[in-house]
Amino acid sequence: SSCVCAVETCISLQSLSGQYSEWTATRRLPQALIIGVKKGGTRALLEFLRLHPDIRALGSEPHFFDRHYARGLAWYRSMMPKALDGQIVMEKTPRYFVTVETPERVHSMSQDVKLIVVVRDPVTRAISDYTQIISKTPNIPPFESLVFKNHTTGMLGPLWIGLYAQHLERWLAWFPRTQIHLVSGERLISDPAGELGKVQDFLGLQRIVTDKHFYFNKTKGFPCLKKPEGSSKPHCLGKTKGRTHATIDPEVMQRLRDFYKPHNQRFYQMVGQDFGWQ
Ligand SMILES: Nc1ncnc2c1ncn2[C@@H]1O[C@H](COP(=O)(O)OS(=O)(=O)O)[C@@H](OP(=O)(O)O)[C@H]1O
Repeated sequence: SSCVCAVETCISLQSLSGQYSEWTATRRLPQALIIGVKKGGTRALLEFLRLHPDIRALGSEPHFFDRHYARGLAWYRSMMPKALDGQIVMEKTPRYFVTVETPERVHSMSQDVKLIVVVRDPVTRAISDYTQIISKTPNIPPFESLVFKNHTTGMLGPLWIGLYAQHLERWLAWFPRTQIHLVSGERLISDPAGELGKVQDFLGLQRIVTDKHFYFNKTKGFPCLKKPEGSSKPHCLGKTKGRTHATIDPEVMQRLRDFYKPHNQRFYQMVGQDFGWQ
C-alpha cells in the first residue's frame, strides 16, 4: 500500500506477501462453532460471517463431534482451512446442538471455544424440517401423523429438535452462558446486519460485515449478498434454502403452538431473552 518502488517491484512484492501468507497460514482447531439448530439459518450465518477477513470457515459440515469423533482431533484439524495468526477458524454442524455426547467432547477439545446457536420458532423449524424431508423422500406420511407420534430421535423427530431448553441445558453443564451466543433466526432474515453485528461483537471482531453487504432479493424473499467472498456478482443462498413450506392445517398449527409454549417459556427464562414466538 505505501510502496515507494517501481510498479513492477510493487506487484512482485504484493504477490510475495500473498505467498508469504500461504506459507505462514496453518491448520488449527476451531475457536468458534455454530452448533445449531437444524433449519435455523446456520448456512446463511456462516456464509455471511465468511465476508469477514478475520474469519476462516469450513464450507462443509464435518460432523466431527457427533459422527466422526473416533477419527481424532488430528483428523478434525486436517479438515480445517488454513488460517493466519489472529484469524478465527470456525465450522457449522447443526446436529451438535442435539447430540447428547457433544458438549463434553467439545469441552475436552477447548474450554474457551465460542458457541453460536441460531434459534428459530420451533413450529416453523419443524415445518421447514418436514419440507426438507419430503423433498428427499416424497412418499412419507403427512406432517401431523409424523410429529404427533411419540418418536424421539432421527428423521421422525422434527418436534424433539425444537425443545431448545432441554438441549441447551446440557451445554450449560459444560460451558458458561457467556460463552454461548444466540442468534434469532427470524432477525437473521429481517435484519441480517443487526444480527451479524452482535455475532462479530461476541467473537471479539471489528464490525466489518454491515448493512452495506446485504440487499433484499424480492424474488428470493430473503436477504442476499451484494458481493460474496471472491466474487463481484450478487449472490443468494441456493434453492434448498428458503423453500416454500408445506401448508399445514390451522388446527395442527395450534396444537404445535400449545405443545411448545411451556418449553419456549422455559427457554426464554434460561437465556434471559424473549424471542417472541407465538
Ligand atoms: N438469507 C437467507 N437466504 C435463504 N435462507 C435463509 C436466509 N436466512 C435465513 N434463512 C433460513 O435458513 C433456513 C435453513 O436453515 P439451515 O441453513 O440452518 O438449514 S440446515 O440445517 O443446514 O439444513 C431456511 O429455511 P427454509 O425457509 O425452511 O428453507 C431459511 O428460512
